Amino acid sequence: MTTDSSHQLWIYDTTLRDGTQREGLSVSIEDKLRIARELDRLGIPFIEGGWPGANPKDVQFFWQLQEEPLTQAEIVAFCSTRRPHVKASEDPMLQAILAAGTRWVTIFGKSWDLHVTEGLKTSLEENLEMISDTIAYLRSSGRRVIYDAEHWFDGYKQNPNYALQTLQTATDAGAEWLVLCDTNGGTLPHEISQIVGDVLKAMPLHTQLGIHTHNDADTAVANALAAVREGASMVQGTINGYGERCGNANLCSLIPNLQLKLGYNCLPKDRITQLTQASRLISEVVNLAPDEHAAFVGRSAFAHKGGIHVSAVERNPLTYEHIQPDKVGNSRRIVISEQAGLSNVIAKARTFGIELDKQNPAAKQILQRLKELESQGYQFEAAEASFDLLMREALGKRQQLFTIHGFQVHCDLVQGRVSYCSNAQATVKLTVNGQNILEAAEGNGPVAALDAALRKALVNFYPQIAEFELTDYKVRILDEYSGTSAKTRVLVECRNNFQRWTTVGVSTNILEASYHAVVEGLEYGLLLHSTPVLSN
Ligand SMILES: CC(=O)SCCNC(=O)CCNC(=O)[C@H](O)C(C)(C)COP(=O)(O)OP(=O)(O)OC[C@H]1O[C@@H](n2cnc3c(N)ncnc32)[C@H](O)[C@@H]1OP(=O)(O)O
Ligand SMILES: CC(=O)C(=O)O
Repeated sequence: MTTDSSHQLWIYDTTLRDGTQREGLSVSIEDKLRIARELDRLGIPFIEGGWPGANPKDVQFFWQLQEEPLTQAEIVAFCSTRRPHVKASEDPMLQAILAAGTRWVTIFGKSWDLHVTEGLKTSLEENLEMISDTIAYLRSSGRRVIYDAEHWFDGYKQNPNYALQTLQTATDAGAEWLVLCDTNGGTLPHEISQIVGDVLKAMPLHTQLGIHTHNDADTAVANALAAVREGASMVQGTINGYGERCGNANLCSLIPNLQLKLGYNCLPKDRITQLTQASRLISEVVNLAPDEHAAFVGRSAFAHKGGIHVSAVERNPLTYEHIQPDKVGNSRRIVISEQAGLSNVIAKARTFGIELDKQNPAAKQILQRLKELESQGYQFEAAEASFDLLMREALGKRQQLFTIHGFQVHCDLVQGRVSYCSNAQATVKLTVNGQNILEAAEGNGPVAALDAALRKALVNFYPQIAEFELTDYKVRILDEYSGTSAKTRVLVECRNNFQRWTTVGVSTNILEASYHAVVEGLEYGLLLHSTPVLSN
């Protein structure tokens, strides 16, 4: 691995170590391996895999990677310096890090005198010995060492001479990178710039600095950028900014800022376009909902809602987009809502395969209907299938697949041994292909019973309905001060083997709102079968 190009930056991912220190995030060995392989595929050069010796999972993770190594990334094992007054060769943690079998190791040590005397309860001299012995021992065992200077910025502010001594000690012992950590995450960008500049002046020429920032002041990305601008050449962070407390610097923001805006080489050119996919896959693996509004990779990062914005973006995307979304593998979306203008309607219609222009009276009619319904409580931005049906209706293209004449729902609350359990029956009356049908079904609640009765009535005519599944049901009270007569909005998400779609219903009667959303959900699924259309 060469490190001589002036525009080369080394991205160091710590999702599998610092990322897993986030409250609520827990991963299995299989999850860790999957994430490591995804980061490797993305072209990340250094992947910190964990702290072998701290827990059996991390020990096993490194063993498994020895069996099936990554393709291009260096997998790095992490550990602290030796404990005070113990020989490095006799510290079990250092034995564990050697057993991990990686070429590179990262050792964190104390830079802040307060941490030495209060945290480690040892002397400033012994801390220097701990740093020196640990790194020298690992070097003599054939490892290349990255030194993470924990609490660097706070330490430097309190006692710059001692903090610099710790760095010099690490360099003298053989560390190849000195990573300045803003462990408490409270430093601001101008302080980072100044202190990184000071360090570069104080340390020998060719010292390689890295930066590791936390987001407690919401400046982790800005801080890392400031350090790079001063001369740091390694950037540590995590995918989606996962990490202890408020998180670490988010690599999904840092990488595009560094590569697309500042011109550094971080990832191979063809890989940065896979950033959005990597972000979403990793959020799926760690079982945390993706942040839809995340910069660069969020679903809304290039979503345009205001009519003025959409009108301009349609003419030239530069008007409201800071980069082209496909550069990071994301895509532009047009959102439909009461804030829309004709441009939103026309752009959205195009995604459904419908060509309209501003002169078409149907476009104006659709916009007017949209605004009317939104003022009654409908919300189409999350229910694009209902909006597609609304457009088809206005254009006289909504096929009448069935006609519902009415429905009845009956609920029983049966007292069991410890609690009540509910059982519901629904009856529906409808006409399909000229035939009148009366059908009934049961469910564990009124909406499930209604959905079952409708499917039972329709399945002989439309067998594909058996593949549809109701996957989500969301209820929102719109005017909570009206108590039990409040208006309710129901969103229903359905899916088949290929697609998901969402529909909406609004009423003061929750059953009626659910009925409208469920019926449109079934209708839209049938339309998807007959016409290939796009939906949310
Ligand atoms: C800034 C960072 O994010 S650093 C990484 C933090 N990550 C973690 O802590 C997750 C993994 N940690 C663990 O599994 C455990 O804390 C272990 C296995 C490391 C240690 O567990 P224990 O031996 O039970 O110690 P405990 O967690 O209570 O305390 C930490 C010990 O490490 C010592 N320590 C802290 N930093 C260092 C350091 N840089 N070098 C050497 N020792 C250190 C503390 O002084 C304390 O020592 P003590 O046991 O003599 O009081
Ligand atoms: C090493 C590390 O994770 C920190 O100082 O924040």
